[in-house]
Amino acid sequence: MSGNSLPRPSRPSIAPPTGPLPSLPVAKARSSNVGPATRASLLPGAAITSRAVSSSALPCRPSSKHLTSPSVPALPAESGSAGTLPVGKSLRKTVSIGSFPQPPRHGGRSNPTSPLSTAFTPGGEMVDRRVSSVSRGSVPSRNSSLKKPRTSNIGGARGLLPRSPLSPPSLLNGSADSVTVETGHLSLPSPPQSRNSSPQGSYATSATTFEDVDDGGRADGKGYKDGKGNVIVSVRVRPDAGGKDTKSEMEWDVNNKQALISYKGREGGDYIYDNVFDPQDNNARVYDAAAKRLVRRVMEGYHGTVFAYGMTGTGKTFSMQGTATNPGVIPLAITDIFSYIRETPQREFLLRVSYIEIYNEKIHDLLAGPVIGMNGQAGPVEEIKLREDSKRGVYASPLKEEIVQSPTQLLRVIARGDNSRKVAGTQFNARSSRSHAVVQIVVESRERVPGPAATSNSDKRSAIIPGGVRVSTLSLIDLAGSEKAADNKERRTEGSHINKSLLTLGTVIGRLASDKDKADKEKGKGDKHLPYRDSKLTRLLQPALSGNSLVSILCTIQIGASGSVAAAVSHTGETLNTLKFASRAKNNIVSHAKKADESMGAGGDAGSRALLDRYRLEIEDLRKQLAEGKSKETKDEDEEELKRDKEEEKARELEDKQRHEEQMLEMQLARTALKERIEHLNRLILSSKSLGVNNGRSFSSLSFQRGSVLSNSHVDMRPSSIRSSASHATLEVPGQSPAMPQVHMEGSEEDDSVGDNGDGIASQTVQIQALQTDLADKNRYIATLEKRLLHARRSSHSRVSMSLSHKLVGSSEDGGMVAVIAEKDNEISNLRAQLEDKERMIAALTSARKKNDNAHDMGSESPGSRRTSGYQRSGSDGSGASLMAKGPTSPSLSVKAPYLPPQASTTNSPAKIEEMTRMLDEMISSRVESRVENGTRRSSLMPVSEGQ
Ligand SMILES: Nc1ncnc2c1ncn2[C@@H]1O[C@H](COP(=O)(O)OP(=O)(O)OP(=O)(O)O)[C@@H](O)[C@H]1O
Repeated sequence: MSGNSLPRPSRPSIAPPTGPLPSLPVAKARSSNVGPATRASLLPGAAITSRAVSSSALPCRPSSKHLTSPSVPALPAESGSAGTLPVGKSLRKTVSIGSFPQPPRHGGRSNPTSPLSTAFTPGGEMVDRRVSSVSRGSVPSRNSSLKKPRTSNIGGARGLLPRSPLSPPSLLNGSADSVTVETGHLSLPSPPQSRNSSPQGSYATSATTFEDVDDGGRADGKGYKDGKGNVIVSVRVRPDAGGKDTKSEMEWDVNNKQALISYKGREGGDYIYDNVFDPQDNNARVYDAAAKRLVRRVMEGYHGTVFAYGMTGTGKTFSMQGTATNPGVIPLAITDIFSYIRETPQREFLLRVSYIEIYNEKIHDLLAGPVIGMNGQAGPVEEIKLREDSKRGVYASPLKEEIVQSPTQLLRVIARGDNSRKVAGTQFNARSSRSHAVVQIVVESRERVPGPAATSNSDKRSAIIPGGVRVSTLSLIDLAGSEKAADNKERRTEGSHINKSLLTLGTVIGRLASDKDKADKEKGKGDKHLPYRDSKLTRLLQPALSGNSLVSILCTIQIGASGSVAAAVSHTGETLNTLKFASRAKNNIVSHAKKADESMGAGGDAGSRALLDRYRLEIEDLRKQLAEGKSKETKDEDEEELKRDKEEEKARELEDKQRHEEQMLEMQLARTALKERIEHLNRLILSSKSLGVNNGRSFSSLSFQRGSVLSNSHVDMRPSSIRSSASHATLEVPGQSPAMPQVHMEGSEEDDSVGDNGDGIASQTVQIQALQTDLADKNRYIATLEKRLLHARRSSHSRVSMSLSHKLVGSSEDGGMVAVIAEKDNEISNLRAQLEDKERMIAALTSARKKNDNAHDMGSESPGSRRTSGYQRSGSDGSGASLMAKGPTSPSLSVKAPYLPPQASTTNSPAKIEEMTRMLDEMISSRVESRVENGTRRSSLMPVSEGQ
């Protein structure tokens, strides 16, 4: 039969789930007796589309029994279910997470009917698997045709070791640390809880049942040594592709009960392994026997590697991935992983997954996706290299790892990787894997020990005291199949790479036998003899092959080959090769896998740290930052508030101070003004009294006598008239300071001012001094007033200008302020004017005194002068006399001259009197003029003075 006529079950693409999440293998046949159709229907549906079912070439796969063409492969496991599917439709159902294996029920109760024990047929019919298994039991045993195992040397003594009923302690068969329940017969249905990975449930079915095999395996005395039990080698026989091949059937015996395969042809012999699966065994059965225990051990902290090896088209991918109705090792392992997590509340887990392929000796990251360059085109992909370090062993880098939290998520990630895997049609397989694919699931776990704070319900997570993190790895590898040279060049290239790497793998495994010889190791001939580095595959498998990992090898073969004899012969040769490989693996690989240490992640570099630890540290760090941030925020807020308060208080204080100062200033000003006023009035009163100023006689007499300008000027009279209402004294000398008149006033009260000697000179001096003092006072007062006014103006101006921008100009308050300022201005001008008056008065008085002194000097020589003096003293009031005596040069005196007694007046020369009168006139007129000028302004203050 030509290659073209070979049956080519087409491989549908395994599209990533787009719609509902892929269903997971929640149910598993309790027994391998479950009919293919029934078993296929155990899964409610999955996104992983069956290659066969959705094959476009075989839209509806008929049952093998109904095959009309021998060229169409009969796949009993699939035919039943597939046959019921409508054309072009794939089976897809969604299953919720609740349908995943539930924790086991304890208490010795019989296992209830769980979701696992029921399943749906493609038609939606529910099937009780336990019933199915019973019915399966009625299926005629396929072993009926099997012959008794023979002892043979084929494959080497070790390769033919029959199993011992006393299987060695093994982590994978459960005998090392758990009770093994003897199932007695392979065809017995698994207990209902076999899908359950709980400690109680798992030992019942997951272990390979070494016990039912005789102990012939130990005949050579080498059998399963320590650690050998950690390696499981199984052989799976795929269903015949071309229907019945009687010749092949005659040559081969497959005894799954005894895990024995016998070949009766040339190079014939018996091959015994840990498990042998016949064509009727489904994937669940394969998983249970070959991988379940290993997966559980991985969850407990061991490294585990499962890989499928075999000729192309023999069912490696079918076994590893499975179909929607017959999920393979990978989806079943995922189910078990999450079941284990659910059943182990005392630990917390973190799972990350990577998916690579080795294609033509290059490693590709199947999860990385295409790299888009700057121009939008696919950019160069960074080459992935294999690295090695003491902690992690051999690993690929850089690699995309995805953290997964649910089985569906994990399945989706893997489906995505499957989609990117290189697949092509070959002579033997329509969808042949052209690469070795490695799914790696890293399991990190940590004990959850409730801490002291665990009692509070608030933050249970943070109340957990973290223990050390344990990291283990589960590698699930679907190798490319060995193949004959293809016609197509590309396939040939691929094939040569595949074959070369598989050959290296075979070589390494073959040499492991010598490697395990301790003596060799001591001689330093250990690892260096093993050509791990000859291929990427062996390099990647190095940790597993060198004993650090639990290993399960599933070898797939195809016994019958319909078609040409050449094809059948070719198959047989390849099958024998595979069987030999399996035997060597079983005998040579020694695993001393140990549970990974729980390491605290504090040490080491960040990269090598377990992700759980890195996350824990990050969480702690973030928590700290959060707490710090919070306290800092609160502190900042407090500080800011305090600062604000302080600033506000300061501003308030400043404002208060300013207001207080202003008030004080105003009060001071008012007080000073009042004082001044009082002083002024006091002085006025005193002066009037002491100088005997009398009621304007001098003024009027002066006016009458001198024909003063005052009498001719109404203007001049104005201020006088105003002031006259207040005081006579001021009327007498308009515009003059109240202190002025006393100088020239004659009258009865002059005693006070005539001086100690009563001669009038002292009085004048005193007056001058008083005036000077007064002047100094006034100056000081003016300076003070000016200063304060300036200050008040400034502060009020700023306030006024501020308020002016908001308030209407001319508001009552502002008006009041302006009025006050104007008033103050007036007062200052008034005071200035008074000052000037006084200065002039002083000048006049000084000159008058001088003249008086002169006159006195002259008069003292004549007796008249004494008389005058005496007269003055004896006068009725005395004041006038004293004044006269003080000096006729004084303007005041000259004013009063006409009223002096005749004797006295005669004592002064008319010229002098004349002169004095003239001086006085001048002064008065200038005074009056200045008064007239300032009259208006000063008058504003008059009412106040008058009022007072
Ligand atoms: N045990 C089985 N029961 C039913 N069908 C099977 C079985 N094993 C393999 N097949 C079918 O045989 C065909 C080839 O199988 P598969 O692709 O798994 O082979 P393979 O070993 O992976 O080949 P390759 O190395 O070329 O990738 C598929 O259509 C698959 O459905």
